[in-house]
Amino acid sequence: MTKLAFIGAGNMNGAILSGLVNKGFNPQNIIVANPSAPKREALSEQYGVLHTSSNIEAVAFADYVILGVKPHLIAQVCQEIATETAIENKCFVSVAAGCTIEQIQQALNGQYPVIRVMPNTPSQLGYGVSGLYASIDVSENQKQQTAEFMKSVGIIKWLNTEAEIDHIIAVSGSAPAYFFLFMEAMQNKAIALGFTEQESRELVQQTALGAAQMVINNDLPISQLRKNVTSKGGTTQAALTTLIDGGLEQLVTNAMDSALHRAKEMAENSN
Ligand SMILES: NC(=O)C1=CN([C@@H]2O[C@H](COP(=O)(O)OP(=O)(O)OC[C@H]3O[C@@H](n4cnc5c(N)ncnc54)[C@H](O)[C@@H]3O)[C@@H](O)[C@H]2O)C=CC1
Ligand SMILES: O=C(O)[C@@H]1CCC=N1
Repeated sequence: MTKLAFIGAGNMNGAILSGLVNKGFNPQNIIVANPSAPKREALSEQYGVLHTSSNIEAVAFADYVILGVKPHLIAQVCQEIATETAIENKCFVSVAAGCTIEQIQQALNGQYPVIRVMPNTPSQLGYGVSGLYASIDVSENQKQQTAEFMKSVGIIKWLNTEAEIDHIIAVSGSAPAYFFLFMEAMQNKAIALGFTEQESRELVQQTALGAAQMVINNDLPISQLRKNVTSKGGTTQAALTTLIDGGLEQLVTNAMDSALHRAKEMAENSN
């Protein structure tokens, strides 16, 4: 049975790990490594996975090593792994933004198989989106297996170039936060209108869920769904005019460009 080592027990690795276990992956074939205990212990208690403070122990256990530490720590972690344990036959899966395959292989000190995956946190619930790009050193079997892991927590898209990983960051990796910010702003206004915090949350979350479900269940363009809510001279038109005149569309484009730019900058700074 394939074994997985999650290096880092943070938000993203935690989301993938929990998504996998929720979908029936045997937790006894998963180990999570984190220097401090609370997060890995919580994952172990909740999902039944093994845990350790030692990256080396975790890597020795597994066929696939999911690198889920902050980007600036990836090189250090890879160097530690490569110098302290045998890593032949292991496949490395990095979820880090702004950290290239070349940089990871350099830190591992060899052309080991590396797959970059850019997931997002809704993976935890099986609603993730992941972009995948594999180095030429990755076998067909390793590609297939990694695709299977990520498919079990959401939809996947194989990318033709590594540069497209940055596009995925802008479109889906960072994007749950865009929607959360929009929902926070709506919740705050609902509170200002007199609803309780909980009422405001329920009103906003149900509306967001309903809107997303309408997009999913319709062949209509999203713009048509918007038009269907917008009565001429009505309340929605008044609200949308305020958003459009305020530059929302350009702002969204600029925000996605900023994510892209930052991903490139992070890769350059990692050299
Ligand atoms: N949070 C997100 O929505 C997404 C994050 N990512 C990527 O995932 C990676 C992790 O991000 P988050 O989970 O948000 O960060 P996080 O801070 O929640 O998790 C990182 C974890 O790594 C642990 N850690 C620190 N040093 C370590 C070491 N030497 N060995 C093992 N573990 C160590 C930390 O204690 C922490 O639990 C980043 O590279 C990020 O670019 C990618 C897509 C989405
Ligand atoms: O904010 C970040 O850098 C990471 C990558 C995508 C989502 N979180």
